[in-house]
Amino acid sequence: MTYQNVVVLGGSGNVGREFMSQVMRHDTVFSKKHLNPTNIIGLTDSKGFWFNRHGLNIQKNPENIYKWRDSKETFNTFMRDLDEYHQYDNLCDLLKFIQDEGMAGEIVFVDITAGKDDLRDFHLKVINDSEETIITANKNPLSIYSTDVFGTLTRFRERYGFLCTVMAGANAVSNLLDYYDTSEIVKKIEACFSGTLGYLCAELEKGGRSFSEILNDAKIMGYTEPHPKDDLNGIDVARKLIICARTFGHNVSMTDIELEGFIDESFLNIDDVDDFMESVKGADQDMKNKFDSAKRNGKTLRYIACFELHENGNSVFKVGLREVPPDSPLGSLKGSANKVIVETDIFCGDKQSIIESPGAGPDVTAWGLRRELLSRLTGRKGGDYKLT
Ligand SMILES: NC(=O)C1=CN([C@@H]2O[C@H](COP(=O)(O)OP(=O)(O)OC[C@H]3O[C@@H](n4cnc5c(N)ncnc54)[C@H](O)[C@@H]3O)[C@@H](O)[C@H]2O)C=CC1
Ligand SMILES: N[C@@H](CC=O)C(=O)O
Repeated sequence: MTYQNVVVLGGSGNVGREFMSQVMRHDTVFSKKHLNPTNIIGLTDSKGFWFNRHGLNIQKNPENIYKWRDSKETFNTFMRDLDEYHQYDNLCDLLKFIQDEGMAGEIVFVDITAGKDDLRDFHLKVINDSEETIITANKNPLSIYSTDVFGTLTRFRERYGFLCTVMAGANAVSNLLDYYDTSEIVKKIEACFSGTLGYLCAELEKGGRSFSEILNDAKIMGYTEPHPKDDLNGIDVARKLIICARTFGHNVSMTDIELEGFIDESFLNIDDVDDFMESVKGADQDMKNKFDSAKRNGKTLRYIACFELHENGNSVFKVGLREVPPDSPLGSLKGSANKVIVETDIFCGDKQSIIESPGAGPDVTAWGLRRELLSRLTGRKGGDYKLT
């Protein structure tokens, strides 16, 4: 039997633990469903990694999942005694380690960190200097650096999966790649790309609860970024718009985007997450006023990413809060739902392409990562469509 050997980067985080638990329930050798069962052989945090070339021992006891899934501390306690932990100076040491273990060319790295420069360097090294594969939910390497970095990372599509960077549970990225491949020019995009901000808008529209209470809920449900300011300053949505636009061929960077945060800038400079969550209470009244005012105009508010290609070839990128009719395609979104409306030459007027799906949450994101992982298997079992 050939295994799909996986190293999970950031495996003890919120999405990471859910990913581990889903894999252990459905995709390992126990499931008997796959010709190439998933075998998690490594797991990293920001200081080091657990490694076992035969598979991490935590996978042997799926009945313990419910003891560690909901807490990073308990998870780390579980992991502590099961397999050997190696500290690293640099994440790239991991590649050398895998080569020394004789496993070069056999690994899929799943990046579920929110890392920046160190993860960019790691992704580049994997793509340029190894034969391994990466599947990423981390948007930073593809969005906050130059379009050249994006181009280098995505040049071997079979070795670089990034469907989960935009609307984690949906086919938004693959649809845009199809437009690129078929030379179908994308002329316009309008999208709600944030589960957190979508949930905030839908709940504020109902009235009754304050902005900060709803934000706290979104954080508990795992919709927010590790630091929720990265949702509220609009950067997370801007990163997704950049990934989309680069996917269909635009050379675009953060400075090309007209970006308006969800709340006033004065709240967005606090690095400590708990202090930040306390300080945003100061935005409660302002957010209530904005939604009340929209309602008086017969409208509601949605946080919208927009791209438009003008006749003269110029393109415009905007991200911000906009008043829209409550019964419009974006105004009618509920909960954490995401939606992207794309116009091309063929797909326009009443033939616009519309994708709606949940776009945030550990369960949805972990499922999206597993789907992408399984879609890359060389031998997939078919013909046995039984519920298991
Ligand atoms: N929460 C969601 O709904 C979605 C999240 N994502 C992305 O998934 C990533 C993880 O999100 P969460 O699990 O919510 O965050 P988290 O903060 O709970 O987990 C991140 C984990 O990465 C580890 N880590 C941080 N820096 C690292 C480094 N340099 N090397 C190795 N490990 C490192 C941390 O120790 C932590 O365990 C983020 O990039 C986020 O944008 C993407 C789609 C949806
Ligand atoms: N914080 C993000 C998570 C997914 O990308 C969101 O709320 O959409």
